[in-house]
Amino acid sequence: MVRWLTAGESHGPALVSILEGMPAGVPLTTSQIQDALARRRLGHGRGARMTFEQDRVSLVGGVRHGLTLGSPIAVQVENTEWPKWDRVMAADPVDPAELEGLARATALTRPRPGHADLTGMQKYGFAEARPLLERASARETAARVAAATAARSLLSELGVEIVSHTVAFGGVTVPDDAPRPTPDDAERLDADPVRCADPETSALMVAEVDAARKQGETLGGIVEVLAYGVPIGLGSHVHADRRLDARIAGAMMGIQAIKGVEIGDGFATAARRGSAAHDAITRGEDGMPTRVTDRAGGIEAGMSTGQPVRVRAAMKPIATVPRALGTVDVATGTETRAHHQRSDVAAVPAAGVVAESMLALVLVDALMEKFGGDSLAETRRNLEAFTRSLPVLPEPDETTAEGEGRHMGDPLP
Ligand SMILES: Cc1cc2nc3c(=O)[nH]c(=O)nc-3n(C[C@H](O)[C@H](O)[C@H](O)COP(=O)(O)O)c2cc1C
Ligand SMILES: C=C(O[C@@H]1CC(C(=O)O)=C[C@@H](OP(=O)(O)O)[C@H]1O)C(=O)O
Repeated sequence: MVRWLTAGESHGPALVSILEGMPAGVPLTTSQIQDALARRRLGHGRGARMTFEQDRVSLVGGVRHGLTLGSPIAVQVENTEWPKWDRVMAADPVDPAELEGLARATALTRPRPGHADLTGMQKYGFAEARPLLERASARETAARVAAATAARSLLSELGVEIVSHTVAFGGVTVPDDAPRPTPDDAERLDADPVRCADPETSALMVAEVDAARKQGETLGGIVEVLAYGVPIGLGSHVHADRRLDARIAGAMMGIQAIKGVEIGDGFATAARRGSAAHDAITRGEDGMPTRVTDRAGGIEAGMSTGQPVRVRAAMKPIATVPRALGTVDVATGTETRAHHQRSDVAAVPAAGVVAESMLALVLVDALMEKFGGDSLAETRRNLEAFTRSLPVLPEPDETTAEGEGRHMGDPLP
């Protein structure tokens, strides 16, 4: 089992993540993590904080001389904003006199709709929103991306590559017939201001973000994540919580502001006839069974088919709307406008990068479950042995009535 945890608040001293269950011998360096974190800060529509804050990374466990040790991998991502917050977010008790006159210390009693603010105050018994919004902030996704860098490195060693792109931003959508990006497009996508694969649509998306900003509005959108080279047989049909699709959907929904997930053609298949909704099986040139289409998004009955895994996640518009939404002041009971602090107009491109990380974490967990191994070499051996054992279809014209050649389910040679 590969498991992970993060801790830390948006304006605390640092975020930390621990990833446990990775084999030894996987390449991992501080600069790999730094590069991954830089990608998460990308995208037209991000707020001021992205420009002046840096993610300062230290690898504090589980790695030696650029290779994982098989022990838990611990990463710390320092918030360079911390010195401005060291009184307001201090872990130890602070003399109230030290907070007097500090704007940052003002009690946030006008909860923002669409955030953790109000329900969190009710649930955890806080009189203001600060103790909620600090952890609810998607700043936390930096720690996930850091943890997932190790997962992606293992996947890459085993031939699995993940790429994501923005397919809808506000009301602008990429054409249905636009080609799907492959890992070769990754650099080009990161260079695009909205991480859209189609340059014409990208320009329209940028204009949509600019218009929203001018109107004091915020935007959401849809990202698509593709994993190429996923081996056959990750996940299982045998139980709900072993299904790969269920695990991926849960991971995507676990990203702040994601409100819908689809695997493959997902919701569109609901309107199709059965004959146009599935992927017919054919004999590939290499003699292996393959699919004619990829409507299922690389997963059938909770198991990876060997085709690219394709998942989309829908992000709601940023809830801290500059034209602040109606709320009540919980200190006075009066109707008012929600408090507003600097915020992103949209973070859809960043959500794509986070979604790549979540898919990597799920795939690595499922991969280690199936192939195991305490070192990269052992995991690779197990994967290769399984792949070699997959039966090639007999030549149709060589097949006799009894069926010659090796068949699905025959004992391994
Ligand atoms: C990468 C990323 C950046 C985000 N940036 C902001 C932001 O600047 N302002 C904001 O109000 N919400 C932002 N959000 C969304 C909120 O964190 C999220 O909507 C909020 O925690 C409420 O959770 P829920 O939408 O899952 O219900 C961001 C989400 C992601 C994934
Ligand atoms: C800091 C990041 O994103 C933040 C996500 C976020 C939110 O409400 O989710 C609100 C803003 O930050 P703050 O916590 O200062 O209100 C964003 O800047 C980051 O992604 O590194």
